[in-house]
Amino acid sequence: SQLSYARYGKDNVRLYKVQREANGVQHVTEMTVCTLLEGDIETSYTEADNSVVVATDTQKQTIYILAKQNPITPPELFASILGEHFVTTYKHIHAAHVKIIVHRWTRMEVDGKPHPHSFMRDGVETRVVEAVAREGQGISIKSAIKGLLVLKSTGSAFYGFHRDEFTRLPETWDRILSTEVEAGWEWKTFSGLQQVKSEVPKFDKAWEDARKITLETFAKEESPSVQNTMYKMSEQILAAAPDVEAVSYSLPNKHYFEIDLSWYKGLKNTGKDAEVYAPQSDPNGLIQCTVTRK
Ligand SMILES: O=c1[nH]c(=O)c2nn[nH]c2[nH]1
Repeated sequence: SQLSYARYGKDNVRLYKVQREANGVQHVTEMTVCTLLEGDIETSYTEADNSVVVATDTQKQTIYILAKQNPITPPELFASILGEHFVTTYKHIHAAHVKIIVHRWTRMEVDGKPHPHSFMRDGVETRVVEAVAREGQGISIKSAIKGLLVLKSTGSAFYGFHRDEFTRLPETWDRILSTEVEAGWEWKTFSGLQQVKSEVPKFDKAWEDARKITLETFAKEESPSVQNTMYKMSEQILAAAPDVEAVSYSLPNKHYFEIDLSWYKGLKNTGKDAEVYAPQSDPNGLIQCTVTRK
C-alpha cells in the first residue's frame, strides 16, 4: 500500500476579536477556523517520523497569534494571511487549506441608534471563506453565504414540468417557497498575499452584493422554478463582481404540504382556500448550479 494523499491540522478553532475605538464604539468578530497542511509529511504517516509534523496545537497557537497581530476581517484576507504564513514559514509545507466561518454579531439598535458595544445573533447565517495557499501557485479563494433561511408565502409557481405515469405532483401557480441559501463565488486566483491585500475592499462588497441580490431576487421574482431563480441570482452576482469567475448555489426546496380538512364538516383548506399547511422537514428538493462567464 502507499499514501496517496495527506493533509492534517486543527479544526473548530474558535476565536473572537474586539476592536476598540477611541470614541467608545467597539467592533466584534467571531469565527471558527480550520487549517489543514500538505507537504513533505508522508513519513509521519508511513514511518512514524514526527519530525515533519507542525503539531496541530502549533497551528492553533499560530491562528491566535496571527489574529492578534493582523486584521481578521475580511475573512478572505485573514485566510490568506494564515495560508501564506504556513507555506512560507515551513519549507516542507507546500500547501495550506484555511476555512473560516464567520458568525453573526449584528449591532443592536437601542433608543433608535446603533449601540456602541451590544450585538445580537440575528440568525444562524454565516459568511464562509475557503482559501488554499499553494507554494508557487498563489492563493485560490472561495467565498460563501450559508444558512440564510428565507420563505415567501406566494410569488412562486411550478408548472409545465414533464409528466408521465410516475408523475403525481399537481401543477401549481401559487406556492410557498422556502429554502436555506448556500451561495458561493469563486475568485480569480491571486498571485499571493500582496495581491489579496491590494484588493481587500472587493471582498466585503462582493459579500454585500451577493446577499442583497439573493434576497431581492428571491422576493421580487415571480419564480417559475428554483432552477430559474437561482440562475438569475448567479448572473447578477457575476455582473456585480468582475473578479469572480464562477457563482454556485445549492438550494433545498423545503416543502409545505396542504392539509385537506374537508373530512371535518367540509372545511375548505386546499387550493385557493389553503391557509394551514404542514411544513416538511424531509424529504426536500435540492437544486444546484454553477454559473460561469461565457
Ligand atoms: O422549483 C422546483 N424545481 C423542481 O425541480 C421541482 N420538483 N418538484 N418541485 C419542484 N420545484
